[in-house]
Amino acid sequence: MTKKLDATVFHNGFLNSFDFVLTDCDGVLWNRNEAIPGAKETINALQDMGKTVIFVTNNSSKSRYEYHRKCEVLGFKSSVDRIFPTSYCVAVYLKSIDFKKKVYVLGSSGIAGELHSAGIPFLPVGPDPMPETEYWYNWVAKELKLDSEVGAVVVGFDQHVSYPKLVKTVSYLKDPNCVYIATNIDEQFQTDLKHLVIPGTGAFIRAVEAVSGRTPIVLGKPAKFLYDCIKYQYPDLDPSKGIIIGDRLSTDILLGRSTGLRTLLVLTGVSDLNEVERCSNSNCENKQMMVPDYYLPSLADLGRLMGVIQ
Ligand SMILES: O=C(O)[C@H](O)[C@H](O)COP(=O)(O)O
Ligand SMILES: [Mg+2]
Repeated sequence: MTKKLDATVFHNGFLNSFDFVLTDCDGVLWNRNEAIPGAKETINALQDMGKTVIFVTNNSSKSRYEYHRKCEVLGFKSSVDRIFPTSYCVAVYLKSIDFKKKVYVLGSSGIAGELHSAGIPFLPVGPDPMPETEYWYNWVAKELKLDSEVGAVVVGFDQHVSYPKLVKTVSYLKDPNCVYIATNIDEQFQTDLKHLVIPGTGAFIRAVEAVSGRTPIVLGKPAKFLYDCIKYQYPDLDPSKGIIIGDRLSTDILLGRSTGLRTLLVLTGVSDLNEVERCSNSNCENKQMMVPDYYLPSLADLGRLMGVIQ
């Protein structure tokens, strides 16, 4: 059963019960480029008291270095080796399978940056629009060339998704030996634009699957690969002394529960207490695994309990 992390729980040894924190980013630390009030004071205070704080995000739009810069700009103490975006996981995965060919990316520059850092060749990333004047068949038949050296397709969030890109993605995946990786399967982005629904990477994965019949190797939360990347770099981490702080039951909390971490849900992002109640009342085991140990309205409330925010 979820408990509010109140003063009684907090003063009953909460801070001493963990040595490290996996903190989610979108919806916990910031929303787009605005820090969530109180988040940086809390995260920095946890680090000042000796907790290992590791930043995890399903968002593949930036490389580790770019996220480190974002942390600096927004005032979060961090270091590159403590930041695990799914863009970085792509490079780690391809290295782990001794991948030697070229990558086609339906995704953004964050993935390209990490592939470049890892020395893995990839086709240019960026807009690839269908010319307005051409009938699609004529253009595809004449202009669309596949690169025979491509041996892997990576799908992440891509704000320039286009018909040519989808044709290339599913055409490369015709080869059953072509490795198919997804950074994450989050169907939509959470934004303050409540009148709009913003498709996320999961929308592209479903479209690709409908055509190619291929299901990807998913690296982001709730899949364990992102956690395995952290454990590989920090082998001494004991999950019984760790906590994950997240805003999404289906990714952050599910990963925490499946890896033995304690789980704290904050209500500044995707999930709310109604969703927690639905999961608590569900007979589905997977839904039960999305029920957090604790919840707070925001990370600032943890900072207030710690006495670092008034
Ligand atoms: O599709 C995405 O990029 C994700 O939905 C989104 O950005 C979540 O990021 P996280 O909450 O894991 O930081
Ligand atoms: Mg989030």
